[in-house]
Amino acid sequence: MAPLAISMGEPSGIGPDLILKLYSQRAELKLPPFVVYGNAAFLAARAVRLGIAVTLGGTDADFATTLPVRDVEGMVPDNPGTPTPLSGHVVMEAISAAVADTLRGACRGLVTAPIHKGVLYSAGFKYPGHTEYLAALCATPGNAPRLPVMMLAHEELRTVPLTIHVPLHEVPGLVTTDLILKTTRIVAHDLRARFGIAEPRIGIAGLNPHAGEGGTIGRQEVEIIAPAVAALVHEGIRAEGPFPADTLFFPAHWREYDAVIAMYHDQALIPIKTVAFDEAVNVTLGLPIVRTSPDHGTAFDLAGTGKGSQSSFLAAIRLADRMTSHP
Ligand SMILES: NC(=O)C1=CN([C@@H]2O[C@H](COP(=O)(O)OP(=O)(O)OC[C@H]3O[C@@H](n4cnc5c(N)ncnc54)[C@H](O)[C@@H]3O)[C@@H](O)[C@H]2O)C=CC1
Ligand SMILES: NCC(=O)COP(=O)(O)O
Repeated sequence: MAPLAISMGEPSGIGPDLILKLYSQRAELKLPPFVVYGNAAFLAARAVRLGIAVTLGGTDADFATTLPVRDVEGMVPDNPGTPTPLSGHVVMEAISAAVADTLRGACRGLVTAPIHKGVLYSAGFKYPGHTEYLAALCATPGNAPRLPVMMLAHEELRTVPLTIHVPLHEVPGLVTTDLILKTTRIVAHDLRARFGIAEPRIGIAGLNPHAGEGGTIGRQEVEIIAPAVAALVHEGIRAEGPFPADTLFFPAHWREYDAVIAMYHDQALIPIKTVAFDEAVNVTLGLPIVRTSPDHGTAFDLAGTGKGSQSSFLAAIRLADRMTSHP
């Protein structure tokens, strides 16, 4: 079986530390083979800083003894907690090369280490985050990218933000019946195809307090979300809602669903991080490749110290492994 690809992420962040730490425990954790896409000289320097003895560079078949690295050339200083846009080119190229190799089957799925969006924007990154960048990289020539869907997944709860990295004041204008239909179809399809859930149930949150209180505290529920839910049900998708987000996000209610669609980023991510910050995984649905990522960011305060928790990164590797082991 092909290895997993892991992109290095922001070099001044915690991602490289966790990759190296996890590799050093590959035998006891029974990790599937992976290849790191990033700058080899930088990874060697970070390993020395962390006191991790690792030989870099072998082929995929050498995973038991050496950490395979697809080297992306460029200047990448080992400065934990102090990012520079100068590394941006390597960060973006690492993701791009990993996607290309996954699309052509040389790797079977992609796990991304966290990027720092602000730093990458100053380096010329044109996308809100990985999610949209991956969709663009996966697009076939001459065609628009497919709609990528972000899911935060844990065995207790799966949440999907309908809108992702946009200013809050833009959210109401982006919540459309069409976007809810497209997003929910992708969620239902991928829950079946990638998570093996035969008849997924999907709960949909409202946008306004109390889901608009019958149209008196906002009209989106009546005019946009409820018609979308009715159309989804008509198509045979087991969608329900819109529900007030505050009452959808308590365990007895969310456990009725295999995934919950929220209207905006924090509505989806606050509950999942409250319940499972250490173990939740960010999964991109709707792409021709499997992509997972830890739910946390670059954690500059912990980078280079070896103190960060590896749990979410490990969960991301395990989920990518499971999702790509399906027949
Ligand atoms: N998949 C990705 O590429 C993601 C990237 N980010 C980016 O990360 C950057 C920093 O974001 P923040 O909001 O500061 O979130 P953060 O997750 O980097 O840090 C928030 C808090 O959680 C702690 N933390 C994070 N990871 C941890 C770990 N593995 N073990 C122990 N503690 C941990 C940090 O020390 C900090 O106190 C931003 O640019 C954001 O866009 C955020 C989430 C995901
Ligand atoms: N808050 C989630 C996050 O920032 C991850 O975004 P992406 O880089 O996976 O698109």
